[in-house]
Amino acid sequence: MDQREWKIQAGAYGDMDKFFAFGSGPRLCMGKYIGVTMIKSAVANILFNFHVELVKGHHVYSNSSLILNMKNVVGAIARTRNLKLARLDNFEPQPTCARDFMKGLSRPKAIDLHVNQHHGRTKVVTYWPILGVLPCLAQNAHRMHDYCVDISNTHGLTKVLKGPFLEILYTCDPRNFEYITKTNFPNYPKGEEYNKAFEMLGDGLFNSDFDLWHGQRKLAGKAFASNNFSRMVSNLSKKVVEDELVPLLVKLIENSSTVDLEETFMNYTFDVAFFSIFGRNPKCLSKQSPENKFAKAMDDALEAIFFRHVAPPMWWRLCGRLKIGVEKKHHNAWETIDQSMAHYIALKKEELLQGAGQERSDILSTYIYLQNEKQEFTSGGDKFLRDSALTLLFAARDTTGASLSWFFYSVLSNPAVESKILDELKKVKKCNSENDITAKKPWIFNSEDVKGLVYLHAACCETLRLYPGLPLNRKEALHEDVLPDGTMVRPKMMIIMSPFAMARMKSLWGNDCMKFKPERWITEDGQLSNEPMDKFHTFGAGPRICIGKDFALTLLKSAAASLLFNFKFELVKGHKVYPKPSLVLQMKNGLLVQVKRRVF
Ligand code: HEM
Repeated sequence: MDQREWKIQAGAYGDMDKFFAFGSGPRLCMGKYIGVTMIKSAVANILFNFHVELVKGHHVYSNSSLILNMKNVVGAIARTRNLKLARLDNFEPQPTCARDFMKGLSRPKAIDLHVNQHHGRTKVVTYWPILGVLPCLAQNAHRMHDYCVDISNTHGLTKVLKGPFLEILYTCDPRNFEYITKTNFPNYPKGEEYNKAFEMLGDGLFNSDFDLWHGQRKLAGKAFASNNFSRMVSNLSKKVVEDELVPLLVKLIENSSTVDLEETFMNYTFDVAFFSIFGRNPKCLSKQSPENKFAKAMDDALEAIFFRHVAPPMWWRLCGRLKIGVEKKHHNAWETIDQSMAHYIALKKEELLQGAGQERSDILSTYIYLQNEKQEFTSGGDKFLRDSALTLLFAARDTTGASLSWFFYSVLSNPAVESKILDELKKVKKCNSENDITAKKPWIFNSEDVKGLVYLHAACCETLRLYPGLPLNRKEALHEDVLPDGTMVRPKMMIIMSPFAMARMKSLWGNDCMKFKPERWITEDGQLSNEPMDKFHTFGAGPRICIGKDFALTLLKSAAASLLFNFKFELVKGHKVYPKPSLVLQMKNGLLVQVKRRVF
């Protein structure tokens, strides 16, 4: 703004001679142009993007201060919280946001204003004296994943959160995700704190970094790449569905009872994962065994590990030393898991000595073979075997079980999707008449049956997009760096990326991002589309991309097809489904459904 323009502007207030807001004479405020420009830009951007209403009953008067602050506000964030912000209907936000401008950011950012649908309330980051962001994190720990969405909606796609001895860089900017997981991968290991929180997994693939990770990844690649292994996964998923899952539901129909599908699916994925790793079926599913101490210990351990991610390290270490709270659970869980692992490893070695299981299709046998061959990174005796096997069990069971539960929740809430899946399944089994369908029940779908099913595959991908099994991806910065969105990264900074929040970004997935819409994965000529894959972050990306994603999809599709075809599920009315505060996106109260035999 030049002098002339300034005079014209000032004229709006009346005669300049009577206007002393900036002082006058030789000490006239030097920043008046800047001040007015900042005010104008902020006002213009806010008024254009938001509808702002004063909160009724909130009294605004001046503070007794040298600066004319308002009495009932504390800092900038609280000031915005005293206003009611609402989106104008059918109005797309402009790319330049007032907040960014005021921060002096040169790069405009599009802020996604999708309002959280789970709880309908928006909380933002607030800072407390000394404690910084900690109280805010503690207050929102029970709704961590929704909170990530709120942060993105309120503060932009990237935000640095500070507390005592704590600096977290939270981001759901896809450019940053790509950069951290691929472009500058060596600068972003999981980090020391992560490794300590997951100490139970020892030096296993999930929890290792640098050369050790590289070696472990190669070994796991060998175990997963063998034909024997993929054949075994296909056979096992079919066997467990046919012999345990379907008969269990048939029994439930007879008793016309309500079932928690999430618990059932956790048992299903435990059985298949355990079977593929140790070569024996624990049959948790058919027993619906409340006595599955191993699985219970895994649940307790995961709860404690979540606590370790949200509590300050000093605090959880102290609890660990005193063996109190969830740390006590962790301690007890570890004893159970360690003893069970030792037992199963000893059994497997004995079996191999006696010549059984020579074809080495299960993962533990492959690892024992690689160890006997003295391959690199296999030293450490039984500890190496324990860390490797336990890592896979942890990585496979809960993520896949939870995803299967969200699949059923999404499909049952969208009857049109359910009938399209059924139409596709009918074609596989060549069912033309109703007699065909009712005569031969139960129908079992194996991995070959479901391989070419485009719509079922799309529905699985859509579930995994909206409900990523691992909703947070954590890394730690090694060296100073600058992310593609201009954010400075300091060494040792904790980086949290949220695929859960990314799935809820209109700028990435369109205005209907919250809609469960398998069609977004299908091209106009009915083929699977590659395009959404580029922005799909559920399995991670780059060199550390999930090694079990095909395994997971086989498990999901075999169970989903056989169950949907044979049974009709109804969500129990009034049963609220929402995520549990956990590292894995499980459901807080399970998934209660009523099961009937399907009649077409
Ligand atoms: C729907 C189910 C699953 C989801 C959503 C999922 C997701 C993920 C994600 C996000 C990562 C981390 C990537 C990163 O650090 O950047 C990961 C890593 C991993 N996943 Fe999965 N996963 C699933 C199923 C499985 C299964 C069935 C297995 C094993 C059989 C498995 C084994 C692993 C392993 C070993 C890693 C560590 C890879 C590494 O650090 O190099 N996952 N998974």
